[in-house]
Amino acid sequence: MSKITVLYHSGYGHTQRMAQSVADGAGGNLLAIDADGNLPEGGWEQLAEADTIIMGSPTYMGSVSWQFKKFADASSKAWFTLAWKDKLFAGFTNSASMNGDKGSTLNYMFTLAMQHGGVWVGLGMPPANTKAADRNDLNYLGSSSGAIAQSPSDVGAADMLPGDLETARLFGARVAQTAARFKA
Ligand SMILES: Cc1cc2nc3c(=O)[nH]c(=O)nc-3n(C[C@H](O)[C@H](O)[C@H](O)COP(=O)(O)O)c2cc1C
Repeated sequence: MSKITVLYHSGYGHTQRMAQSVADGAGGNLLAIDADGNLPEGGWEQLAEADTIIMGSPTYMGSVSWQFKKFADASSKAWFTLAWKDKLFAGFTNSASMNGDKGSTLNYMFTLAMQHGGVWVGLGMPPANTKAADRNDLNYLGSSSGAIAQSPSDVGAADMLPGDLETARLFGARVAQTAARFKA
């Protein structure tokens, strides 16, 4: 079985809830970047042992949070020796606006994964974009490069939309299925 780590930062709990859904679908372990942008004890070792790293961050000012970026810069230590080469990577984000520039956040995560010599797994799910589509349909937000969720700015993590969370769960499952095939 592949070792999957869901690495994420969350300022106010929304991305954490999304990370839990991704981990549920993937059968992976959560690894949180803290409010100071640091990993807990053993975090770097967990990443070194993982063969799949799914990255999550809220979208803040059109990109990853500074805490996530601090992690990314610190990962240059692994980059120097291409220690994460050929791991699978995937990404997810959450923000307040329907668009909110979430694509920029996923693009940044993709670039980070490519710098590490990784292999990227996208969402692999059609968008729900017909007139009859419902906000809680799978992939209503119409992403392709990763999972995205939208949480209105006055809504707490407990009230995140079930369709976005189910999309995140199925995204986790897809990454796990891809990891199993990649390993075979
Ligand atoms: C500093 C800051 C910047 C933000 N920038 C954006 C943004 O660019 N686009 C957007 O749609 N929402 C933006 N938001 C809203 C957050 O993405 C949203 O509240 C999200 O649910 C927070 O996730 P979290 O609870 O995991 O921190 C911003 C929030 C903060 C605090």
